[in-house]
Amino acid sequence: MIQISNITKAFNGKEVLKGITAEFKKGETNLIIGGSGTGKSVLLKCMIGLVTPDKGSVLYNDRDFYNGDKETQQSIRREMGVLFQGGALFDSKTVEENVRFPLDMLTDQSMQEKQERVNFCLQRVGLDAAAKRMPSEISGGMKKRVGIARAIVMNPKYLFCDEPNSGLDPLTSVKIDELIKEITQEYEITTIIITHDMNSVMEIGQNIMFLYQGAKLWEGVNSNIIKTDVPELKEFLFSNKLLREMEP
Ligand SMILES: Nc1ncnc2c1ncn2[C@@H]1O[C@H](COP(=O)(O)OP(=O)(O)OP(=O)(O)O)[C@@H](O)[C@H]1O
Repeated sequence: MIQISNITKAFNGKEVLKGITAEFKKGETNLIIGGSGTGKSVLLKCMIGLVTPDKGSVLYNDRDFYNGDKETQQSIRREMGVLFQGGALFDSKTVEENVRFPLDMLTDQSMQEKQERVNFCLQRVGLDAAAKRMPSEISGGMKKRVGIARAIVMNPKYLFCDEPNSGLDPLTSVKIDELIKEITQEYEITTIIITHDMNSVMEIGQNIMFLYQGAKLWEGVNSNIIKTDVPELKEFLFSNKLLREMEP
């Protein structure tokens, strides 16, 4: 479980996160949703240590990420997997070399151990046949799968996904969502997903946080979201035509 408390961040005197408190549960797909520029990415960066919050705390299974010792922070970092927007693959490396990269950088495993783990992860995302291909030779959906395989190769306890569906067609998006949800449940990972995608909200929104201008205005499960009374959330949801037709 990850608990964040009173996370506050300003850039050049402008507050972009206004004291966010929330809990993200183990084995669940936790979604952060909201319009453009509402602070979703900054919040995610505060959680993984790419941006330091001005105030507040981030606890990983009760271990304080910012106010603990260096070793604690280091070991929490090793338990994180990150799926970056667009996959962020190395173009000059094959699919399997991309997936092996964290093992090469962060472990002293033998080549055989690394290869076994890479094969397992590629198989898990349905890409074992593409191991020797270059990123330029595979589709956008396959690149996301490679990104997922790389994000789980170190067996993470915490998985962060920044817009995993961006640039994908609706059918491929659903498959990627399902894969992330399956992996989350199978390996009991605490997964945080930033998304704009209303399909994802309805399909895999087990615990959803809605951000608006740097503040948390709503949280709950997908089955309750369309019953919301929060005007800003209603506006966000029902700008989607399909959901507008479902509006109670
Ligand atoms: N390094 C930075 N320096 C200054 N301002 C920043 C920085 N990073 C983000 N911001 C500002 O913080 C606000 C929130 O940005 P953020 O990227 O978190 O939005 P978002 O909700 O993820 O939007 P989108 O959905 O468009 O990616 C924006 O006004 C943005 O310009």
